[in-house]
Amino acid sequence: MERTAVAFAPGHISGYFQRIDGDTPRTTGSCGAGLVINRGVTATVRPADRISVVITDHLPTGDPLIRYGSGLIEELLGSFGISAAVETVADLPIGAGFGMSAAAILATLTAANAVFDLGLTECGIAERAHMLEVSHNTGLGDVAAAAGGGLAVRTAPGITGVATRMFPDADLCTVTFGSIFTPDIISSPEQMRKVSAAFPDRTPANLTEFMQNSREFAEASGLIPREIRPVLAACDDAGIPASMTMLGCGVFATGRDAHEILAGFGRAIPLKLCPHGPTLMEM
Ligand SMILES: Nc1ncnc2c1ncn2[C@@H]1O[C@H](COP(=O)(O)OP(=O)(O)OP(=O)(O)O)[C@@H](O)[C@H]1O
Ligand SMILES: CC(C)(CO)[C@@H](O)C(=O)[O-]
Repeated sequence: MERTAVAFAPGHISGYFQRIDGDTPRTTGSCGAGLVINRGVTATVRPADRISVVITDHLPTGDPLIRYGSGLIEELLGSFGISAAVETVADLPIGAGFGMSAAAILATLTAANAVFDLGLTECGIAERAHMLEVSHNTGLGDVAAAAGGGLAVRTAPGITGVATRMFPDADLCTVTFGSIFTPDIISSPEQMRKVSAAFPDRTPANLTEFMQNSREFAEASGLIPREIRPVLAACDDAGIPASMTMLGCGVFATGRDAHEILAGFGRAIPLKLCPHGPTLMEM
């Protein structure tokens, strides 16, 4: 019987980051911290005569959008010499700071590993995903964070750079107005100089300190789009910890009252921390 596998990988909202260039994509990445979230990418992989990728993306309104083809996924499969039909569903808008590219690679390779008996460990899957992200400039630290769960604090680049993971039972929420083209930002020396100068010198001991670090970083980095200023101001007025989804035109916030405030600006999406990394799903 033809084998099919389905895997889920969580998304990641980066609160703050600093690019760290190593000698190779394996040793290049970022320090920083972010939230591994319970919405991500589900990938279905089955053997096929030729590689195909069909993506169900979602607009900020929540409306589905079908996309065909993914250079990242096609290169991933080609690097293993495998031919598969891949269908992915991104729970959140692609390109909007939710780590959908990292989740797509992790979910697809986790499923492909099962279908084609690639013999990869979880660490091996994460390492290949990280190197692909970095080489395509679609991310720096998302794979390292999403390979596990929780509030992930990264103190070194690469998939071994996560120093701590915290798992508070927190109510999270986000609203997004759309994408920011990540490659333009993280491949710009000028932007990365500003990002490095804004990087906080405190390692967060809890969610509150993470949110404070994130907002101070966002303000100092110059990355905040004017479209989200009213949202941040409303959260500030309501005493709701909030910051910019890095790198997307959106806001993430914490606390029971966050949803009501964000819903005043668009489709507010409730989130929780995801307690795990990529997982194979029962068929
Ligand atoms: N669900 C998916 N299925 C297949 N490919 C995807 C998926 N999501 C993203 N990608 C690939 O990643 C690329 C977009 O990467 P990008 O980094 O802009 O998105 P993101 O990871 O959602 O945003 P961010 O890095 O700011 O969090 C797409 O061009 C596509 O090749
Ligand atoms: C660069 C980045 C913000 C893109 O999502 C993320 O990969 C990170 O935190 O390194």
